[in-house]
Amino acid sequence: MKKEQVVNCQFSVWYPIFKKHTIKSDHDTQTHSNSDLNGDLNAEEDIQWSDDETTTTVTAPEFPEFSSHVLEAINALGGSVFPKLNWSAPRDANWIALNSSLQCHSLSDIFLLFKSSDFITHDLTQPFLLCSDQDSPDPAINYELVLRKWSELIPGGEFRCFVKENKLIGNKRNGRSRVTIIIIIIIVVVVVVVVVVSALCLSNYTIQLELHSRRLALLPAVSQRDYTQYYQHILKQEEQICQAVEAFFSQHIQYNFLDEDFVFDVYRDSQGRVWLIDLNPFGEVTDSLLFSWEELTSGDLTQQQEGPAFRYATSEVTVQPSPCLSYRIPRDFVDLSTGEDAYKLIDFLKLKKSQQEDSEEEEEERGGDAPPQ
Ligand SMILES: Nc1ncnc2c1ncn2[C@@H]1O[C@H](COP(=O)(O)OP(=O)(O)OP(=O)(O)O)[C@@H](O)[C@H]1O
Ligand SMILES: [Mg+2]
Repeated sequence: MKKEQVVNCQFSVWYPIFKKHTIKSDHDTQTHSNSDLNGDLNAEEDIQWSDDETTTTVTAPEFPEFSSHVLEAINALGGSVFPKLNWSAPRDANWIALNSSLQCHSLSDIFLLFKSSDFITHDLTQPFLLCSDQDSPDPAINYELVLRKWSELIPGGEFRCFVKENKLIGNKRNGRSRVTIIIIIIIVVVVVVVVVVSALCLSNYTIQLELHSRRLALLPAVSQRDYTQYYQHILKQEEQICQAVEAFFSQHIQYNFLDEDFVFDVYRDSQGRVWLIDLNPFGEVTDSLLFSWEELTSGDLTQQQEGPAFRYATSEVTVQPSPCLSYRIPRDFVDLSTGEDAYKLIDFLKLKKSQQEDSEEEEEERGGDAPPQ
């Protein structure tokens, strides 16, 4: 994944291209660039140090123009919105909101979510994390507040689709799309001509045909988005879902985006209509859900002739806790429980040991002072 691919997945880049097929939104790019934000954070002149060394008076910054612009946008979008930054929504912070949801009615609702979200911090501080071209300079980013009309989306209707070289990865159903049919016809015509021309070319043709058929035998990589739950309707409507998603892809998305490798999220509503929800970079910063990035990039899926490349939970047994739950407790607890940070674990054990030694000492002292029985 290159930095440019990340840049192309910003909301303000893809939204104008796919406006007709996604939820109505407003995005304000008049906000600060990364360097402005850092400048603001370092602006010590805003802090008025009082004589008393222990108290500091900080004047809260005000943005009257920005606030009224946001309020206007919220009203224009029907009074309640779903907020995002250039790439991420504060999904990890919904528990802090009064309504435990990302549904916002005012600027302070948005500020609360943004300030509490690690995902938003990621957008601000590490947008190019895991990019392969780390040596190249970071492209300039204009931060934007995105407000999307609030829509009651049923999580079971959401799917994530992985596109490599402008194909749904390993999309065997792609063989049915118009473009692929044309390609097949062209290949067949070329092959016939080659066969007729010479035996030498015939051997080349065999090699060519093998390559083509491999590419056409790709299987689709589409995953249920809310993979922690089992939805019976997905099992029942597997075929319709696949057809609807693939038709949407070939009619509206394929070849229309700036990159040929990307991940897009869709929502299939109760009438069977498919809507675009988001575009994400094709790389590890994007959650691969029921696939692994190794599978998605290794070509294993493309070689496979059988097997479900449309993946979804098939029974209650696979139900898991929501991955966002871990953001509700302090980071240290999570690191300790998963054992991911060995140093934290060592510090924790040392702390425990010293606490134990302290209490043993106290007990000894108390024992010494105790009146003889
Ligand atoms: N306009 C909306 N109204 C209500 N809920 C929404 C709206 N847009 C998205 N959602 C919900 O929020 C979830 C996250 O939205 P979105 O994909 O835009 O966030 P994201 O930060 O890009 O997520 P990811 O990190 O997985 O790419 C969606 O799966 C959907 O359930
Ligand atoms: Mg996204």
